Amino acid sequence: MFEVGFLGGGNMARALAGGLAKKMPPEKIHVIDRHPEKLEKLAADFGVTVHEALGEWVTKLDLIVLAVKPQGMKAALEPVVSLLNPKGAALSIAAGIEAQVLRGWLGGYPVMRAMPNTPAMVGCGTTGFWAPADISSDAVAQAKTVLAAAGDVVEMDDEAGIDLVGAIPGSGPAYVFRFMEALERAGTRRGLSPEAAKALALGTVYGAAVLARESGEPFSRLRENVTSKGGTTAKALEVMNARDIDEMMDEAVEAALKRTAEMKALFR
Ligand SMILES: NC(=O)C1=CN([C@@H]2O[C@H](COP(=O)(O)OP(=O)(O)OC[C@H]3O[C@@H](n4cnc5c(N)ncnc54)[C@H](OP(=O)(O)O)[C@@H]3O)[C@@H](O)[C@H]2O)C=CC1
Ligand SMILES: O=C(O)[C@@H]1CCC=N1
Repeated sequence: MFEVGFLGGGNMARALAGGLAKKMPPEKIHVIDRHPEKLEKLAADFGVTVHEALGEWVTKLDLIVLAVKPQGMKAALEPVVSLLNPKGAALSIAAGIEAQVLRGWLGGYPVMRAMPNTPAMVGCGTTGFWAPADISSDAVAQAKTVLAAAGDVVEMDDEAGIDLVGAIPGSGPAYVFRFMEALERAGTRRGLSPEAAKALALGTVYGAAVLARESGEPFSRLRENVTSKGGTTAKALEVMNARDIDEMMDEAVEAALKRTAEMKALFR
């Protein structure tokens, strides 16, 4: 079994390490972070090995997962370079930093990229994964094991696919939560208690998602199943269509992609 280390022990590392700890011996999962309280919780919850400082343990890692925020990545990698296992590889989950740039910061070390999302925290992640052609098959298999422990993994043909995954399932949970907030507000405005409004909004999205997954039907068919001719749903959908919800989502995804391009240019 391989040894994997997470550089950064924040939200996403916690999600991935927590899922992985159910699939492999947790002591083979290492996490470093500068917040001892996060490390203590990771060790207590999952039994993973935690570190407050870099050291010889890094030299034994087969896979190092780069899980710090993009703006702190370069500084975080500098002290790591001299400790890297020459037989290993890196997997970056950072948005907006290209593999080639990371490879340069890591002194030529092989780098794969992935874009997970926060539902990974409950094992329901949707993650995009891409590996350059010169990565070993062992490294690819290890990276996929790490990612699959937190949900579905979709392999991308090229690195640009990772940007699209970032703008759809990566940021997407925030789009859905924003929709839920709006639905909740529509309830409280009409006199529902906050608890009832929250329960109704949550139940709507949860039930719709489970129905969509289990039925496998096209979303359009599922929408039609709800929409009785001359009924209430049709009137509500008229409002959403008049505001051009397709155009709104398209612009939202485009804005996320534009920001990704700006970030990439910043780090190049
Ligand atoms: N959140 C999301 O939905 C998604 C995030 N991502 C990507 O995942 C990465 C991590 O995101 P997330 O988990 O949300 O971030 P967090 O800020 O929650 O986690 C990063 C952790 O690493 C610590 N850290 C930073 N630099 C160092 C260092 N040099 N040594 C030790 N610890 C360090 C941070 O401390 P401090 O806070 O003090 O900096 C923090 O505790 C990002 O690159 C992001 O782009 C990808 C997909 C989805
Ligand atoms: O907002 C961000 O930049 C990160 C990447 C995808 C989700 N969160």
